[in-house]
Amino acid sequence: MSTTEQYTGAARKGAGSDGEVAAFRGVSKNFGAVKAVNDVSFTLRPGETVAFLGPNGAGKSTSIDMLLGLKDPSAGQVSLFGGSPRQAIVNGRVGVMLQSGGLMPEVTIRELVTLACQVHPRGYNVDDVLKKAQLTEISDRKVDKLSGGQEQRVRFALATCGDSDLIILDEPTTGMDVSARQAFWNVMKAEAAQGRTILFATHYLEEADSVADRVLVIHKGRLIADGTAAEIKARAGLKKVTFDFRPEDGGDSSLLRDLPGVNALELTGTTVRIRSTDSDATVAALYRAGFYPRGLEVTTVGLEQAFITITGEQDAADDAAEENVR
Ligand SMILES: Nc1ncnc2c1ncn2[C@@H]1O[C@H](COP(=O)(O)OP(=O)(O)OP(=O)(O)O)[C@@H](O)[C@H]1O
Repeated sequence: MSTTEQYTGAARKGAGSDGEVAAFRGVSKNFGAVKAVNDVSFTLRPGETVAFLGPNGAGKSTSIDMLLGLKDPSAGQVSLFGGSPRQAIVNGRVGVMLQSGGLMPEVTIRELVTLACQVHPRGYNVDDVLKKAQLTEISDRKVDKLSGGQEQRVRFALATCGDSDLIILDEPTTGMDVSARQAFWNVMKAEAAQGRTILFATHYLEEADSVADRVLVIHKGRLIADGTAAEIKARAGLKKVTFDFRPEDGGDSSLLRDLPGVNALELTGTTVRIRSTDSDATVAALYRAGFYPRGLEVTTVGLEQAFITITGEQDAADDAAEENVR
């Protein structure tokens, strides 16, 4: 068996200690009075694609830095493959794409990627890596003369230059155009299909919804949700009730806002869109109030709305707790 074969597919799945790729156990990180990460625990398992979501300043980059051994936790333990993050990185088990920071200036893309492939203990062929990141045609350009999206593709190439078991991506598609973004996720899906674990931080919730099989939500340093996108949407407890309203069918539109469960209402032309915390009660009350809702649809809200709801709920709970202390 070649070195590459040893680490691909099913063989990779047994890779970590106890099948554990990464673990945060009661991890906190303080910067003076700022609790950037506050008592966070989670485990990443082999083959998972995990989205790491949170508003600006939530603690995503700080958590990723600790996962990579770039920052030490103030409390708790971080482990990769049952050992220290630094050891996992030295062993080439982690591919990384960070938001910013040093792309070596004065070298060409090809020279930089070649170096990365040589340094990685299980580095790939340079031309394959360049092709995968759509960099072949511009590989002779200097890395300090690139557009933002091109720079991101170079970082992507560096993260996938060898056969790593875990790929960590901090806001990987920021600045990429639609086709680069699509190509990026196609490659990532192929990487995941080979049993690799992928953790990515993003503000693009539709990407998280379509790519991730698990979503972690961090807010003000605390992990406030951990589940599939469907579970997180269900947890937000909101449904979208949409129908066509025609006054001649019956019902008085001024009554809509007062129906049970209605959290938000939008009436555009003849289309009514309701966000409801109890769609069954809303729909039953619609009929009772004499409406004849044509083309009635009840659907789950998107991940974006669910994210806004659960982070908003957390803010409200924090405000209430603060009020009680006063
Ligand atoms: N070196 C530092 N010194 C002081 N405070 C810091 C430092 N690094 C981060 N912070 C603070 O810690 C908190 C978490 O920051 P972090 O960069 O981890 O958030 P993030 O979720 O990655 O945000 P974004 O989505 O904006 O990139 C913020 O309040 C930030 O200001």
